[in-house]
Amino acid sequence: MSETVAPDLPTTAQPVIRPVIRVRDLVTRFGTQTVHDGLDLDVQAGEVLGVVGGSGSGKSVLLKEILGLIKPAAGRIELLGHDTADLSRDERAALQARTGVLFQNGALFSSMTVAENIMLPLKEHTDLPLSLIGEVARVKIAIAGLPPDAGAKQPSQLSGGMVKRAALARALALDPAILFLDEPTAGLDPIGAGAFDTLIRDLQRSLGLTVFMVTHDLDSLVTICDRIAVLVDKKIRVGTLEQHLADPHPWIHDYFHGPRGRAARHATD
Ligand SMILES: Nc1ncnc2c1ncn2[C@@H]1O[C@H](COP(=O)(O)OP(=O)(O)OP(=O)(O)O)[C@@H](O)[C@H]1O
Repeated sequence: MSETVAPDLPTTAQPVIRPVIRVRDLVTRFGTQTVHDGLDLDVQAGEVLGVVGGSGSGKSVLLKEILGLIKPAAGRIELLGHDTADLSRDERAALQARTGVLFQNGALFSSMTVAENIMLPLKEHTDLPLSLIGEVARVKIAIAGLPPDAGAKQPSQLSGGMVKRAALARALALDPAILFLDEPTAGLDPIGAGAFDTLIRDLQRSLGLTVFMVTHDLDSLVTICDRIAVLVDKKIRVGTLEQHLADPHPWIHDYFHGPRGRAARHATD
């Protein structure tokens, strides 16, 4: 029996794929200073988005607003389909558990061991028995590329690169859907930064993460980002590296065509 396709039959509606982060008409003000003015952004599930812009252009503030840590003056931010302005305490906590954050300085608790730092979000957000929480921490330490004995150490006993990995392990503790990184390779030497980039890319692929990464590191942008969001003129322009290379906006042109931009592109040729 041959199968026929009936083009006149009503077709099942295509599922609408909503972005995991959706920002509309965002306005951010501190006193008389306007940082964002009518900013729009969509981040799709499973992509690595690099966020760049001049110093003070509002990259970190945008990240904090998406996480609900700073309230914008106007506009709408949806995170994983939820309007972040409109959440109960429980909904906010549930959403928090689906996002992992790696702040610039690592932000580990210095009085706790690495393992205790990683166990903290698991204790706060799950009812897992302590033995299992310890086991999860051990797994996260391993996937962040740290040796098993790192778990028993205090953050002060680790190198800068290891602190970043420990903070990454903590950010991944609850198996988040979205990983937010604020300048993850800042302060690392080029080899350490390259290794960290590779780790992020590998984890993103194997865990199916969406990654929102604020960075100044052109190598990271070129090697691991699917798209790049540039904060200019209080708004965002999103595109691929090729699209930004063709953008005549002066800041974007200077950034991607400057010596560091050229070096980063050639390094990956
Ligand atoms: N809590 C705050 N109160 C007042 N002003 C703030 C606050 N947080 C940030 N700002 C201001 O908002 C602007 C954007 O800050 P933000 O930290 O987002 O910049 P950035 O793009 O991340 O810069 P950099 O690349 O230098 O880290 C800056 O002018 C900063 O001084």
